[in-house]
This record gives sequence, C-alpha cells and structure tokens, in this order.
Amino acid sequence: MIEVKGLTKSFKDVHALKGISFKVPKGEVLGLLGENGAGKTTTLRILATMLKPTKGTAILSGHDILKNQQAVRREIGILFGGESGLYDRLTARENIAYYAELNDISKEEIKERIDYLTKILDMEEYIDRRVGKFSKGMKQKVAIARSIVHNPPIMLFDEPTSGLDVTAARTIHSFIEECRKEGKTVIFSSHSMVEVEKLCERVAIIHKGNIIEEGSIEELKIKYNKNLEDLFVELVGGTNE
Ligand SMILES: Nc1ncnc2c1ncn2[C@@H]1O[C@H](COP(=O)(O)OP(=O)(O)OP(=O)(O)O)[C@@H](O)[C@H]1O
Repeated sequence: MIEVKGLTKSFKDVHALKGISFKVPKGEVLGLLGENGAGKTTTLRILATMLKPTKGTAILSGHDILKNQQAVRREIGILFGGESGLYDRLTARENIAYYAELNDISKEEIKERIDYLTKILDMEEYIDRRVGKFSKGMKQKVAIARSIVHNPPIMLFDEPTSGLDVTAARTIHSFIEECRKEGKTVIFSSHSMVEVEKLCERVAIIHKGNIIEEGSIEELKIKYNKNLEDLFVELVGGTNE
C-alpha cells in the first residue's frame, strides 16, 4: 500500500508538486500519466527517498518516507528510464550483488536470487561479463534484475521504456505484468497512453504539479465519453497559458 499525503516540492521558484495526495492499494498497478514537466519524476524520486519533499509525506508499507528511509528502501524496487546507473567496470553479477548488499541481503541469498533472475531474464550468456559494452537491452535486463534482487513488494517505474526499441520495451512490459501477477504494488509513470492502457487498471493524471483526475480507465472513459488519449488531452489542454 502506498499513501501519498499532500506532497509539495519546490525548486526555488519552480513549484514542481503542489500538494498531491493519492493511494495505491496493495497489488494494484497505478499509471501516473502526465506531460513533460508535469511532476512524475519528482513524485517518484520523493517516494524512492532520493529527494526530500518541501511539505507533506508518503507512507509505503506502513513506513514514513521522512521518518524511516532505510525501511522504505527495503520495501521498494526502482526502475527509472534513461541512464541505467550501472557500473561499467563491474560485471552484471557484481552490479546486482552490490545493490543487494546495500539492502542487507545475505551472501547465500544473493547468490540464489541472482541465479534465479539470470535464468528468468535469460542472461546466462553475459551475467559474468562487464556491462561497459552491453547493448541498451542487455543493460535494461541487468537493471531489472538489480531492481528486484531484494524481492520488494512495491515497484516504482519512471518512464522505464524511454529510449528503448520495441523488443526491449516488451521485456519491460512483461516484467511489469509479472510484478502485477505476483501481487506487487506498482506505480508506473509514462506519457504513452498505449503503454498505460496495456498495463494499468487505474490512472492518476498529473498536470503542472496537481493530480487533476484519478480513476479506473474504464470509469474515466465512461465519464468523459472519450478514449484515454482524448480525455487526457481535454484535461491537460487549454490550461497551458
Ligand atoms: N532538480 C531540479 N531543479 C529545478 N527544477 C527541477 C528539478 N527537477 C525537476 N524540476 C522541475 O520540476 C518540474 C517537474 O519536473 P519532473 O521531472 O518531475 O516532470 P516529469 O513529469 O517527470 O517530466 P518528464 O516527462 O519530462 O520527465 C519541471 O518544471 C522541472 O523543470
């Protein structure tokens, strides 16, 4: 369960978040939909304890992001788009193990988890090679493995398919689907309606630092009598002055 309570974030005079609140029940995949600069990354970085809010807080699996960062970190897996943040000079295995060690997992457990993840992500061929020369898709798989090595109940995805080709994007989609089947609580940010419709039941639409609409995709389509893309454009359009 994720409970976001009045999160505000200002960077000097830029008001990135203006007091957003929402809940994601256990086992749900919520799509956080918004244009460039709407506040998606800021929201997810705050939930991941990488950034402090100006005001407000969030509770993840009962832990407050302000009071118990270490406990929050153990509960979450993070997969952010763009740079994978892997160490080029380490092998794939070492990259994953390093992250697992930061999460206080025992050596035996790390070995077991990495063997398992190598198998399910089909990385046997390159798990012991340095990641420096890996393709984007290979790096993405290592990043996936790293994000779930500690088997967290909550996953945060920030535009995880940005810059990936169709095949690599599909790997990510199946991974998110897998997380859903396993009953993980997921927030997935995107500006792609197609992705969001494919993967989420419910969406929250964020615009200029406010949540302007929230609900199941089916409910929203009925309410606005439009498809997701058209209702999104209606909601965020016309307020761009
Ligand atoms: N470190 C920072 N310093 C100053 N302003 C920032 C910083 N990080 C984000 N912002 C600003 O906060 C606002 C929200 O940015 P954010 O990255 O959260 O949007 P986003 O919805 O993730 O956009 P995108 O889809 O382009 O990634 C933007 O106006 C952005 O310029």
